[in-house]
Amino acid sequence: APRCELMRRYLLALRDCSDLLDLCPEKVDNYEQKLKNFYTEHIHGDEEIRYCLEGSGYFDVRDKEDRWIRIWIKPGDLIVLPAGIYHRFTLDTSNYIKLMRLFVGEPVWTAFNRPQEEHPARKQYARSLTDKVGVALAAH
Ligand SMILES: CSCCC(=O)C(=O)O
Ligand SMILES: [Fe+2]
Ligand code: NI
Repeated sequence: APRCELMRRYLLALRDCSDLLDLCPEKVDNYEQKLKNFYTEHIHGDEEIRYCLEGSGYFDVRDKEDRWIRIWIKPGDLIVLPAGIYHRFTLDTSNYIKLMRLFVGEPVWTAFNRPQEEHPARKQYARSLTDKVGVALAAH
């Protein structure tokens, strides 16, 4: 379909600022440990952007009241996690996912496990949650 062709071309053009995670035991070193790390609540200093190519899985993100929101990711879904948002990832019963990671420049996505209230990205994100009215006004 034309939509798939367009996406295929976009992804090709993005290959210099992306990498692939084929999340299966045969292709990933320290598979079990990686899964544990993915499911440990953390933040990053930069946005985490993922595009699902195959399989499926869950991203959990915290809402304003610190409750989990579960997002089911399937092929064709793009997710953008803002810098400083607490999140985690787990596979679903399909037990497989292939994700493209998109970034600008060098991919340095160190995970900082919770609590991380003094991290600059966390402070800025927390501020963005309380400053929504100010942001909306500033945009006008
Ligand atoms: C396997 S999807 C990514 C999980 C995650 O939050 C991360 O790698 O930082
Ligand atoms: Fe992450
Ligand atoms: Ni198609």
